[in-house]
Amino acid sequence: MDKAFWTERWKRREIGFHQPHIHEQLKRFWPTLGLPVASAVFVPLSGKSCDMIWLATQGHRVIGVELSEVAVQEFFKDGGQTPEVRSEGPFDVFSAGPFNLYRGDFFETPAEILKDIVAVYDRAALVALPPQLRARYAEKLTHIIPQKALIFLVALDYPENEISGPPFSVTRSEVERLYGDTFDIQVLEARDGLEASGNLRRRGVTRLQETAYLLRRR
Ligand SMILES: C[S@@+](CC[C@H](N)C(=O)[O-])C[C@H]1O[C@@H](n2cnc3c(N)ncnc32)[C@H](O)[C@@H]1O
Repeated sequence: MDKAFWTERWKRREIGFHQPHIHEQLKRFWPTLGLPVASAVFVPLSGKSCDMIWLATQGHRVIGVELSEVAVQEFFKDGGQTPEVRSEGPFDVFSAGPFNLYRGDFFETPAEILKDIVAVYDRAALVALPPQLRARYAEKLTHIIPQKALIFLVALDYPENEISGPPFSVTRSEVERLYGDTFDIQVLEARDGLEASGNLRRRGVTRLQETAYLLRRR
């Protein structure tokens, strides 16, 4: 699964992962985290997620990293904003209001741009990556975020043989393997996600668990 896979999907509008509404577990659990108002949040593999808008309405500055320029352009267009664009290392940075979206490869993200973040919001980022990249992703994320930053992770778990990802099935034991050495892992909620996911149901998935995790560095 290379970069062209994703840029082509955006060009062909094969973006079944994009949700037009705010993720329900985000809305319910985020306010319980007690994060400072006006703090910054990191959204890796952000797509054009509406959840970034919700995070901004909670008072956060939002830093996203996304490979596809189509996704980044559409995020601002959909929100009626015209971003300023500048070049920063390997990234083009699109900025407007509370949003700074870095168009480029997550694996090149410098820790410097994340030094003020208090939390990471990962929905459909870890699960978008195949197994060998997931390990690289978790290692990179662990290294570039500040010590104090929490990770709010939403992962999907389904019978692996039913479809080939993305999204990939990521079990609780994998989350523990990837992050357990560094973070305390709390399951906020594990719920049946099949009803809400018409896309995966149509693709043949018969059981789907959607789990919201909170990771705090020890
Ligand atoms: C499944 S989508 C999820 C998008 C978003 N988190 C959401 O909830 O709608 C995964 C996104 O990751 C982006 N992506 C994949 N590999 C990437 C990489 N190495 N660096 C930055 N973005 C990447 C894709 O272009 C795609 O928009």
